[in-house]
Amino acid sequence: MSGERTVAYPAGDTLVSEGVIAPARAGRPAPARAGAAGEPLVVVEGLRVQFTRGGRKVNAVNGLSYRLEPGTMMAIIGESGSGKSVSSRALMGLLPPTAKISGSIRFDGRELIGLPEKDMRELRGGDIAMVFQDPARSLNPTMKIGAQITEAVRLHSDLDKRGAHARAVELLKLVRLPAAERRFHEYPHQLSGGMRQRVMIAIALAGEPRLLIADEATTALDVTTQAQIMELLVELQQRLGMAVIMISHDLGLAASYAQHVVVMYAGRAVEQAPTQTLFANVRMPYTHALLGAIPALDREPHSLFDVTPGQPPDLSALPKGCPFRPRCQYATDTCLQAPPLTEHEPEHLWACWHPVGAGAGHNSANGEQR
Ligand SMILES: Nc1ncnc2c1ncn2[C@@H]1O[C@H](COP(=O)(O)OP(=O)(O)OP(=O)(O)O)[C@@H](O)[C@H]1O
Repeated sequence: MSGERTVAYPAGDTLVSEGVIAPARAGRPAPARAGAAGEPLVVVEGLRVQFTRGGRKVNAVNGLSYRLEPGTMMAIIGESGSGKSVSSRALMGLLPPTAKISGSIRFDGRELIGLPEKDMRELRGGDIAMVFQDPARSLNPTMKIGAQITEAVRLHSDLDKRGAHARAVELLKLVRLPAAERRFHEYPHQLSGGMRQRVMIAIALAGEPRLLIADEATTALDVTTQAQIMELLVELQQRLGMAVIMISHDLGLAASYAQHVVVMYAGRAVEQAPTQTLFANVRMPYTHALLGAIPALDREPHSLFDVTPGQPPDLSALPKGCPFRPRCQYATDTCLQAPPLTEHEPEHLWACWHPVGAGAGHNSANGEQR
């Protein structure tokens, strides 16, 4: 990874108690660790990823574009198979060599598509880190967790064994692992799912990333632990000035924690906006359907299919025009042309010819204002 390290990461609670840094909840976030002058930290433009499966081309990502400002949390939301993970793996350079990638992914002004694997490896786990859904599978079951974190620290720093050990304990405190010193000497199976996810986050922080991608990082956890891990991510984002991409199928989770939301459908961004703007003025019928699928407390969770019949399109035979057209109750012939993702209102982009409630001139298929 690059030798430039502008931010010394705070050590767990020590620096907080010494008053060197403020705890996140005190509302004094660390300054965002800025990207290249004049550009967001991440700029994805027209990203396409195609796989070949059983002789058929699978268009997993179809012209995805978004921007991520430094130090902010963005949620990428969508149903299973909408291309959330594949697009993020493209950012990490983690796609199999058989994947065909085109478009552009700039990180801190640097183009990542086509970057030699050696440079990508330096970025991965360093400036860009990722936490996955299943920490049990990501951790080495035969190695104590302390040794695993120490190894990650040594990989990304010049610290000697003792220094790396001390840093690893600090990281465990930073992610608020209870009894960090004792847990240091335990194996993954001795920890709960939430604790294991904290360990994975500590490992991800070892390289002092400017971007952390959390891919369904809380999906396997119970609701209480899920909230605790999300709060930890927000706290770390604020304390460390780190940007976070949170990948989830859960729009409610995005609404609670992210500052910005990108809604994906069939490999494209179909709506994106700051969270409050999006939830106050949902425009894309698909996002509306997703909102309807958020489980209410007083009833059983139900799926998107309860509110929007049909299935997501076959990625090897995408429908003509808008990919949501076959499931959209407002579709007209106009939708046979793919609507471009456009900034129709300040910071609010959507890709739809018939947006919900967007005022005069934006009427539904049957002519009624929605
Ligand atoms: N290595 C691969 N080879 C072929 N197809 C793949 C490969 N990886 C992913 N895909 C396909 O790409 C599409 C998008 O997958 P992706 O994992 O990005 O979806 P997702 O939105 O993250 O869904 P989920 O929440 O289920 O992970 C899926 O149809 C998937 O089967």
